[in-house]
Amino acid sequence: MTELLRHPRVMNKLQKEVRGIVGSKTGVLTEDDLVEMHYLKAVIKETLRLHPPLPLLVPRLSTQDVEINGYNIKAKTQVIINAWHIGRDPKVYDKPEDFEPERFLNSDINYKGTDFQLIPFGAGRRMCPGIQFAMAINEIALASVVHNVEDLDMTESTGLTVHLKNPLKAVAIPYSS
Ligand code: HEM
Repeated sequence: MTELLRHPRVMNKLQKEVRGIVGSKTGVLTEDDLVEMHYLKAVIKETLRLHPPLPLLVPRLSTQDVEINGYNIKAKTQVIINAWHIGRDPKVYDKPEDFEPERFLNSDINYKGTDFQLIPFGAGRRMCPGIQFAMAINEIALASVVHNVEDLDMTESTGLTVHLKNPLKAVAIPYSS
Protein backbone atom coordinates (compact mmCIF):
# COMPACT_ATOMS: atom_id res chain seq x y z
CA MET A 1 0.00 0.00 0.00
CA THR A 2 2.89 2.37 0.72
CA GLU A 3 4.26 1.96 -2.81
CA LEU A 4 0.76 2.42 -4.26
CA LEU A 5 0.23 5.63 -2.31
CA ARG A 6 3.65 6.85 -3.46
CA HIS A 7 2.77 5.97 -7.07
CA PRO A 8 -0.75 7.23 -7.93
CA ARG A 9 -0.22 6.20 -11.59
CA VAL A 10 0.13 2.57 -10.51
CA MET A 11 -2.74 2.85 -8.03
CA ASN A 12 -5.07 4.23 -10.73
CA LYS A 13 -4.08 1.54 -13.23
CA LEU A 14 -4.56 -1.18 -10.64
CA GLN A 15 -7.94 0.16 -9.54
CA LYS A 16 -9.05 0.31 -13.16
CA GLU A 17 -8.11 -3.34 -13.67
CA VAL A 18 -9.72 -4.56 -10.46
CA ARG A 19 -12.91 -2.51 -10.92
CA GLY A 20 -13.14 -3.54 -14.56
CA ILE A 21 -13.12 -7.20 -13.58
CA VAL A 22 -15.10 -7.09 -10.34
CA GLY A 23 -17.60 -4.52 -11.53
CA SER A 24 -20.30 -3.65 -9.04
CA LYS A 25 -20.11 -6.99 -7.25
CA THR A 26 -20.27 -6.53 -3.49
CA GLY A 27 -19.16 -8.86 -0.73
CA VAL A 28 -16.05 -11.02 -0.55
CA LEU A 29 -13.84 -11.48 -3.64
CA THR A 30 -12.85 -15.03 -4.50
CA GLU A 31 -9.84 -16.61 -6.22
CA ASP A 32 -11.89 -16.82 -9.45
CA ASP A 33 -11.99 -13.02 -9.58
CA LEU A 34 -8.17 -12.93 -9.58
CA VAL A 35 -7.50 -15.03 -12.69
CA GLU A 36 -7.46 -12.12 -15.15
CA MET A 37 -5.83 -9.60 -12.79
CA HIS A 38 -2.41 -9.58 -14.44
CA TYR A 39 -1.48 -6.10 -13.30
CA LEU A 40 -2.37 -6.94 -9.69
CA LYS A 41 0.02 -9.91 -9.84
CA ALA A 42 2.74 -7.72 -11.35
CA VAL A 43 2.25 -5.15 -8.56
CA ILE A 44 2.70 -7.84 -5.90
CA LYS A 45 5.76 -9.29 -7.67
CA GLU A 46 7.31 -5.83 -7.90
CA THR A 47 6.63 -5.27 -4.19
CA LEU A 48 8.23 -8.58 -3.25
CA ARG A 49 11.22 -7.75 -5.49
CA LEU A 50 11.89 -4.44 -3.73
CA HIS A 51 10.69 -5.39 -0.25
CA PRO A 52 11.12 -9.12 0.43
CA PRO A 53 9.79 -9.62 4.00
CA LEU A 54 12.68 -12.01 4.80
CA PRO A 55 15.51 -10.10 3.07
CA LEU A 56 18.23 -12.60 4.05
CA LEU A 57 16.04 -15.73 3.75
CA VAL A 58 16.97 -18.45 6.25
CA PRO A 59 20.69 -19.24 6.69
CA ARG A 60 22.10 -22.44 5.15
CA LEU A 61 25.05 -24.63 6.18
CA SER A 62 27.19 -26.12 3.41
CA THR A 63 27.43 -29.89 3.72
CA GLN A 64 30.67 -30.30 1.73
CA ASP A 65 33.52 -28.24 0.25
CA VAL A 66 32.26 -26.53 -2.87
CA GLU A 67 33.39 -23.92 -5.41
CA ILE A 68 30.78 -21.44 -6.64
CA ASN A 69 31.69 -18.64 -9.08
CA GLY A 70 35.35 -18.87 -8.08
CA TYR A 71 34.61 -18.79 -4.33
CA ASN A 72 35.78 -21.78 -2.29
CA ILE A 73 33.25 -22.51 0.42
CA LYS A 74 34.32 -25.00 3.08
CA ALA A 75 31.98 -27.60 4.49
CA LYS A 76 29.93 -26.44 7.50
CA THR A 77 30.11 -22.76 6.50
CA GLN A 78 27.05 -20.69 7.26
CA VAL A 79 25.81 -19.16 4.01
CA ILE A 80 23.46 -16.17 3.98
CA ILE A 81 21.68 -15.22 0.77
CA ASN A 82 20.84 -11.57 0.28
CA ALA A 83 17.51 -11.76 -1.58
CA TRP A 84 16.98 -8.03 -1.01
CA HIS A 85 20.13 -7.17 -2.95
CA ILE A 86 19.46 -9.76 -5.66
CA GLY A 87 16.13 -8.05 -6.33
CA ARG A 88 17.93 -4.75 -6.95
CA ASP A 89 20.70 -6.07 -9.18
CA PRO A 90 21.18 -3.58 -12.07
CA LYS A 91 22.58 -6.42 -14.21
CA VAL A 92 19.15 -8.05 -14.09
CA TYR A 93 16.70 -5.19 -13.60
CA ASP A 94 16.53 -1.95 -15.54
CA LYS A 95 16.24 1.01 -13.11
CA PRO A 96 16.15 -1.43 -10.18
CA GLU A 97 15.25 1.18 -7.55
CA ASP A 98 12.10 2.23 -9.39
CA PHE A 99 8.69 0.76 -8.58
CA GLU A 100 7.63 -0.37 -12.06
CA PRO A 101 5.20 -3.33 -12.02
CA GLU A 102 5.13 -3.22 -15.85
CA ARG A 103 8.55 -4.91 -15.89
CA PHE A 104 6.77 -8.17 -14.95
CA LEU A 105 3.87 -7.94 -17.40
CA ASN A 106 5.59 -9.59 -20.33
CA SER A 107 8.15 -11.52 -18.35
CA ASP A 108 8.39 -15.17 -17.37
CA ILE A 109 10.24 -14.38 -14.15
CA ASN A 110 8.41 -15.97 -11.25
CA TYR A 111 8.93 -16.23 -7.49
CA LYS A 112 8.46 -19.99 -7.31
CA GLY A 113 12.13 -20.77 -6.72
CA THR A 114 13.30 -21.46 -10.26
CA ASP A 115 14.26 -17.89 -11.22
CA PHE A 116 17.09 -16.92 -8.93
CA GLN A 117 16.74 -13.22 -9.71
CA LEU A 118 13.45 -13.15 -7.73
CA ILE A 119 13.48 -15.28 -4.59
CA PRO A 120 11.31 -13.66 -1.89
CA PHE A 121 10.17 -17.17 -0.87
CA GLY A 122 13.66 -18.69 -1.12
CA ALA A 123 14.52 -21.64 -3.34
CA GLY A 124 15.36 -25.30 -3.06
CA ARG A 125 14.00 -27.94 -0.75
CA ARG A 126 13.64 -25.57 2.22
CA MET A 127 11.86 -22.83 0.33
CA CYS A 128 8.63 -21.43 1.77
CA PRO A 129 5.85 -24.05 1.78
CA GLY A 130 3.24 -21.35 2.43
CA ILE A 131 3.76 -19.70 -0.96
CA GLN A 132 0.38 -20.60 -2.53
CA PHE A 133 -1.53 -19.68 0.59
CA ALA A 134 0.40 -16.43 1.06
CA MET A 135 -0.08 -15.32 -2.54
CA ALA A 136 -3.80 -16.14 -2.59
CA ILE A 137 -4.30 -14.10 0.59
CA ASN A 138 -2.10 -11.23 -0.64
CA GLU A 139 -3.91 -11.02 -3.96
CA ILE A 140 -7.41 -11.17 -2.49
CA ALA A 141 -6.56 -8.67 0.25
CA LEU A 142 -4.98 -6.16 -2.16
CA ALA A 143 -7.74 -6.50 -4.75
CA SER A 144 -10.41 -6.00 -2.06
CA VAL A 145 -8.73 -2.92 -0.64
CA VAL A 146 -8.06 -1.14 -3.94
CA HIS A 147 -11.53 -2.04 -5.18
CA ASN A 148 -13.11 -0.25 -2.24
CA VAL A 149 -10.71 2.60 -1.54
CA GLU A 150 -12.31 5.88 -2.53
CA ASP A 151 -10.54 8.04 -5.10
CA LEU A 152 -9.34 11.44 -3.91
CA ASP A 153 -12.33 13.72 -4.22
CA MET A 154 -11.42 16.68 -6.44
CA THR A 155 -14.91 18.20 -6.49
CA GLU A 156 -14.55 21.97 -6.23
CA SER A 157 -16.87 24.48 -4.63
CA THR A 158 -18.29 27.40 -6.55
CA GLY A 159 -17.52 30.93 -5.39
CA LEU A 160 -15.11 33.78 -5.75
CA THR A 161 -12.22 31.59 -4.69
CA VAL A 162 -11.93 27.91 -5.49
CA HIS A 163 -11.49 25.30 -2.83
CA LEU A 164 -12.32 21.62 -2.36
CA LYS A 165 -15.98 20.91 -1.72
CA ASN A 166 -15.03 18.16 0.73
CA PRO A 167 -11.93 18.82 2.83
CA LEU A 168 -8.77 16.87 2.01
CA LYS A 169 -7.94 14.46 4.80
CA ALA A 170 -4.16 14.20 4.90
CA VAL A 171 -1.59 14.32 7.65
CA ALA A 172 1.45 16.52 7.05
CA ILE A 173 4.58 15.24 8.79
CA PRO A 174 7.47 17.68 9.41
CA TYR A 175 10.38 17.08 7.03
CA SER A 176 13.70 16.10 8.59
CA SER A 177 16.74 15.55 6.39
C1 HEM B 1 4.38 -13.13 1.66
C2 HEM B 1 4.41 -14.10 2.58
C3 HEM B 1 5.61 -14.99 2.85
C4 HEM B 1 6.92 -14.82 2.51
C5 HEM B 1 7.56 -13.68 1.69
C6 HEM B 1 7.64 -15.97 3.01
C7 HEM B 1 8.99 -16.17 2.85
C8 HEM B 1 9.68 -17.25 3.34
C9 HEM B 1 11.10 -17.45 3.17
C10 HEM B 1 12.05 -16.50 2.44
C11 HEM B 1 11.42 -18.62 3.76
C12 HEM B 1 12.83 -19.24 3.83
C13 HEM B 1 13.08 -19.97 2.52
C14 HEM B 1 14.52 -20.25 2.22
O1 HEM B 1 15.40 -19.93 3.02
O2 HEM B 1 14.81 -20.80 1.12
C15 HEM B 1 10.21 -19.17 4.33
C16 HEM B 1 10.13 -20.35 5.02
C17 HEM B 1 8.99 -20.85 5.55
N1 HEM B 1 7.72 -20.35 5.41
FE1 HEM B 1 7.22 -18.63 4.46
N2 HEM B 1 6.76 -16.80 3.65
C18 HEM B 1 5.50 -16.25 3.58
C19 HEM B 1 4.33 -16.78 4.05
C20 HEM B 1 4.23 -18.00 4.68
C21 HEM B 1 2.99 -18.60 5.10
C22 HEM B 1 1.60 -17.98 4.92
C23 HEM B 1 3.32 -19.78 5.70
C24 HEM B 1 2.42 -20.81 6.33
C25 HEM B 1 1.14 -20.93 6.07
C26 HEM B 1 4.75 -19.94 5.64
C27 HEM B 1 5.47 -20.98 6.16
C28 HEM B 1 6.84 -21.15 6.07
C29 HEM B 1 7.58 -22.25 6.68
C30 HEM B 1 7.01 -23.39 7.52
C31 HEM B 1 8.93 -22.07 6.35
C32 HEM B 1 10.13 -22.96 6.73
C33 HEM B 1 10.36 -23.99 5.64
C34 HEM B 1 11.57 -24.89 5.93
O3 HEM B 1 12.48 -24.45 6.62
O4 HEM B 1 11.60 -26.02 5.43
N3 HEM B 1 5.27 -18.84 5.01
N4 HEM B 1 9.15 -18.32 4.05
